Amino acid sequence: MSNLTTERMSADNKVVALATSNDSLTLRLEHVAGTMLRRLQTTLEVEELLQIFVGEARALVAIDGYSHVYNNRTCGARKRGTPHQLNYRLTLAEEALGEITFYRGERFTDSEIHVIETLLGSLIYPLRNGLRYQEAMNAALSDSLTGVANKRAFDYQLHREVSLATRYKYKLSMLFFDIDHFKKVNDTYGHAAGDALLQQLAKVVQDNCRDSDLCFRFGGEEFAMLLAKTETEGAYAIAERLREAVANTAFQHEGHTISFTISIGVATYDGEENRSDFLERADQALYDAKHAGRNKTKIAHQDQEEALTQAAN
Ligand SMILES: Nc1nc2c(ncn2[C@@H]2O[C@H](COP(=O)(O)OP(=O)(O)OP(=O)(O)O)[C@@H](O)[C@H]2O)c(=O)[nH]1
Repeated sequence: MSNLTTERMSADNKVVALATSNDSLTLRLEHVAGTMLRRLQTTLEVEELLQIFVGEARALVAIDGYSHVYNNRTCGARKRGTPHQLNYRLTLAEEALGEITFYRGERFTDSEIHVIETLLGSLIYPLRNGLRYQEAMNAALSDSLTGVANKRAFDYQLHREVSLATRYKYKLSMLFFDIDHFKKVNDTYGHAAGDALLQQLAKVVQDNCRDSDLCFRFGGEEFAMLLAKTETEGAYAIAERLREAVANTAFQHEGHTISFTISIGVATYDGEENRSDFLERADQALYDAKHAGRNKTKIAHQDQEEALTQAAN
């Protein structure tokens, strides 16, 4: 193991001294670095990697808190009463790996700084792999035009949210919505204007929702939102707020002011139905909203058969 650590780390200048020195701190450091490296190789999740790093490093250095910021995404948090910090901008062969900061109530000593810098040598490659994995997952699960999550992410999240709502017996609601007469926008102002309008809609949705409300572009001009722990009444209120916000948005594109509206279907999971029935009820409610004249919100029938019978009439 010490060979692996020495070999692995000798690529990093700071660690060469560690391998040649043999005082007791160095031996403990070598041991911790080895254990840490083994554990860091067990996951690609960035948050987990950082927790492993800090957890193992605490065997040698008291660390009260940490944060890692990469592409505006933050893991960890500063704790109250921790005025001292050690901050590193991490790079590997010119690849930026974010900024990591360690917080503490007391100042870090030189030997503690040496320990942390040495251990960072073990973190750097697993962190790079984790960040690449995270980027790949984000790309696979987000819609490239609007930046919101895509249909694949929706399928995954619906599965997860339905399981959680069933297990913890809380309400789960869904909004299913699309732009009214969107074809006319494309036909009148061109496809680029249509694309920009979709981006604008995604922005309005995000500006009008909580972070915990999950928004997805389902495909074309159809979007969905999953609202955990939200009853029908609450979901309806959110839908109405969103519908009004869109209707009040004057969208500018190449000298044109384009107003647009959306129609929304609301459904609340009944606790038993399968996912496709839940989705179909939200879709049916959207259809009802279109049928009622557009720029409307409609609530799905609780009973699937009743909804289908009414649709057939
Ligand atoms: N610009 C652009 N247009 C898209 C995209 N995806 C789908 N569309 C267009 O969206 C339009 C959808 O038209 P329809 O299904 O008739 O719906 P609509 O005109 O909104 O009518 P209603 O939904 O009934 O109000 C079509 O013209 C598609 O070409 C996209 O990514 N960008």
